[in-house]
Amino acid sequence: MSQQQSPEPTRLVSPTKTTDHSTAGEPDPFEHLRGTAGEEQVSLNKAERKFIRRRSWKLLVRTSEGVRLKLLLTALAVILAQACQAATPLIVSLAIDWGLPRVIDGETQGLWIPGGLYVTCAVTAGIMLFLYTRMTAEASQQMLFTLRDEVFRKTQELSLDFHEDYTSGKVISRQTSDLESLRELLDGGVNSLVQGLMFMFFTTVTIWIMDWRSGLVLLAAAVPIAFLGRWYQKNSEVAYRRTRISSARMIVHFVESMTGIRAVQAFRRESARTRQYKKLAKVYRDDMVRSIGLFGVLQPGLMLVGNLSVTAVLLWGGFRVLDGDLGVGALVGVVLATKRVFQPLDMIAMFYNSLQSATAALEKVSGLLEERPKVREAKHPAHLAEARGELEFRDAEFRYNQDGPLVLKKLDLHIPAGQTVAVVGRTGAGKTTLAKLLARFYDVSSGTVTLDGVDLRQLATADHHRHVAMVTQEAFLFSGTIRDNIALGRPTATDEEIVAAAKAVGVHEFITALPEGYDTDVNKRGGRLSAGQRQLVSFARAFLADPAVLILDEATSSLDLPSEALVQEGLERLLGNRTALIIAHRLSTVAIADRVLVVDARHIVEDGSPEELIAAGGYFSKLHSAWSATMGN
Ligand SMILES: Nc1ncnc2c1ncn2[C@@H]1O[C@H](COP(=O)(O)OP(=O)(O)OP(=O)(O)O)[C@@H](O)[C@H]1O
Repeated sequence: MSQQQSPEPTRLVSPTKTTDHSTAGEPDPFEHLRGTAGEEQVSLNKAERKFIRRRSWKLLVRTSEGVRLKLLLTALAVILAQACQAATPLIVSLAIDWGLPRVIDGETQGLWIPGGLYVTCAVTAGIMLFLYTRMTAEASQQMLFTLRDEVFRKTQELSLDFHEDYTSGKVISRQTSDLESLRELLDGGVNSLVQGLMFMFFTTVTIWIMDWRSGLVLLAAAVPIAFLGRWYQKNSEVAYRRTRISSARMIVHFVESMTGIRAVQAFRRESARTRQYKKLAKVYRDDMVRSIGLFGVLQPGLMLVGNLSVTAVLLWGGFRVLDGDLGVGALVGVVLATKRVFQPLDMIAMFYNSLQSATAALEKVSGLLEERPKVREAKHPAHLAEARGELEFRDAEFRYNQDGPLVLKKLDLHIPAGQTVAVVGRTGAGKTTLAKLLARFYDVSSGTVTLDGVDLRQLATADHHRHVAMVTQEAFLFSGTIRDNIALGRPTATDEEIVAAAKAVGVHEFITALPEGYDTDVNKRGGRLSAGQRQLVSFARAFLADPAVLILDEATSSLDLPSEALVQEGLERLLGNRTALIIAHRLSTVAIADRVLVVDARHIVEDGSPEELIAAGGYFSKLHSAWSATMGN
């Protein structure tokens, strides 16, 4: 058994810090709500609510950065439009009281001045309406664009551990239904609020001018309205938070059923999945009905207060008319105005409704955006222009979760540049974990992993990506042509280089036999290609990327036996002089390796050339015999 000695790494660094929210040893009281952690928590205490609210509003304020002037102009346009509209009755009264007598006396200005004012107001209101409709749409769409972009960027940046936990369904729900709630608020809600408030303000002023006692009735009506508003706010906040959670669960189930449609159909799970979906959709429906039901109490409640206020103004005013304290005209005026003053409450309640829904959505989106990738580039990264491909694990330990079990324990492993290493072992032994650490999908929990003596945590991300490539069993192909998919390995590659890469791994003949050759569209998830063909295309992609270190994670598992000889040749050419770590499930793949590692129970239990290990009579020797038997050797 040969265990190679390694040179000293150039620099050892402490593990990347993953949480940044506690200050100098003080525990973070909101740790459980940071990022997406408290996403499923429905009821929050006062401090928690404040924390979440602040995070949401901070995001909204940050998102509005480029459009604040536009939002201000929009508000001004709304005020101007409302003022113009409110002024029209005044102009009519001016026309009657001031203009009409002058017209009768033959003075034309009596007609032109109020007429001109009226037209000016009407035109201004129209222009303002046009401007604010347009500006609101521009501002809200710009804010949504920023949020969409941020959500997408964030999900691309977050490390694999996040995605393994969070699932794509939840990300989709944040990106679609949550942002849709925000759109509803930004598009229509703010306008209705400003319009409604302005209208109420102007009308209240007129009531106070006409009869201050009726103004007192309005003041009294504000008390039940405030209580009703507070009741609605408290209940709807919880109700809408619940709808966001149930909506996300429903979308997660939908996305999983669609992306796993092959497994669903293969195991005849269609009706079971449908039943589960129905259950989740019912929960969402009920949550929505509950939150809309709350609005159903708020709206008539406000109407009731409005009507009672009109009755109070009418009764009190009526008695005062009888006593001779109030003129009939003034009574008619205040009654009409009181009736009108409550009209926008409907609109404001709607705004409040969409505000609550959008706030719940914003809570979730801001949580997602608060997440920080655990695997990050160092502040002052080390650069490695050229790499030889020497790898080393030193005292490396790894666990997926902070309090989870150790998956790799005290691992010391040196792989010299250019060596082809096959990794074998039982299912769940930790082979893929080894590969993921080299590809830096995760960082080691303790110890180091180095490339050419540079700690991977210190290595510039771009250099790491250039020097280390991983081909997985999945061999994912993006929508587009085969050419585009191979070019992903090196986007600047010429057509000749792409063809050369395909020839090198032995996939050129197959591609040219396709109807449109390299321009054939692979469709979603490479629908037109078999799993083996997809793997060959991903080999070509890796060949083009020309990394110093190549990791193949069961990447040959879908290749059929008859074509194995061909593939073997392609594989050997792909490996070339690179350092390669191959997680192998095939004898033929292991045969081309210089060295075999057997991983078991968190350790490397066998390490040597294939011949050495066969002779040693351990796990690999037994595996080899079993493989040979199945191949008829
Ligand atoms: N994302 C994860 N979170 C928590 N534990 C994980 C995660 N991925 C793998 N594990 C655990 O780590 C251990 C090693 O898994 P790994 O995928 O490295 O095994 P493997 O040897 O590649 O297995 P296989 O041959 O089946 O692919 C297993 O016990 C597995 O349950």
